[in-house]
Amino acid sequence: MSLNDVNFDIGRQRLVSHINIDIAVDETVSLIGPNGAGKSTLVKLILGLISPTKGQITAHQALQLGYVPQRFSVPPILPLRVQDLLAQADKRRLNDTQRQFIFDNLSLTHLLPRQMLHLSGGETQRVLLARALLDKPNLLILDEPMQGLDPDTEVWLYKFIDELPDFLRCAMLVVSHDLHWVMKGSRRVICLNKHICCEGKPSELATTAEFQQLFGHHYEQPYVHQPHACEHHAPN
Ligand SMILES: Nc1ncnc2c1ncn2[C@@H]1O[C@H](COP(=O)(O)OP(=O)(O)OP(=O)(O)O)[C@@H](O)[C@H]1O
Repeated sequence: MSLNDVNFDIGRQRLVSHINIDIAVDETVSLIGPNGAGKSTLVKLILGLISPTKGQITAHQALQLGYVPQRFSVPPILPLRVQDLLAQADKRRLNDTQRQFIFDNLSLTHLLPRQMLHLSGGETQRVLLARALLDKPNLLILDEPMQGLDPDTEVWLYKFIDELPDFLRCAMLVVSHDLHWVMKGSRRVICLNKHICCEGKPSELATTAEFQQLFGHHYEQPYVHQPHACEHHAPN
């Protein structure tokens, strides 16, 4: 999946500008940025829900996207059981043993007859993750996967994602406000503030002026100033 000099405008407002991203097979990339930085806009562009105003997004022909959204709301008048949602996955992509692995590891069996509307936040996250994995994606997009989870469930989910078995291994784009995990648990971080203001390995990123300016007061690292060749594009 490659984004090549992508802009997205609504009217005269530029939501994201000059975005260049390549995500390699098997690579996990974290996307961070302040509120309103354009993270969800970027996810919508990658999912093909909106089209770039300028630039190109190219994907491998066999790209299968999986998406775990930040929010999932079911209208109270629409009955939707967990098993109904999971039945929408393409059954041909995994065999029975592989599907069972997902059901067992995400503790889903007892949830199958339950209404989505009645699930807790943690249960909903597990079901949505299962829904995405059952399609055996080769790019999995997780939008704030830890939102609303208690610390134990968070640790468990990070571990599960980190240790996916070979048959589920895929590239991942993780949108997160959890700086602690991003800087500890990911190998490549992209920092978005309408444009990509810095990116790289966490250890490199933490010393850039842009990262310090946006997140320095939340993330304690010895500060070493490094001039950064980042061109700030004013939205126009
Ligand atoms: N359909 C729209 N029309 C007008 N403005 C929009 C639209 N969608 C998003 N925006 C604006 O674009 C900016 C980027 O929004 P986006 O949701 O992509 O940010 P974000 O980084 O995901 O934010 P957050 O961390 O708060 O979820 C925001 O200022 C938002 O108000």
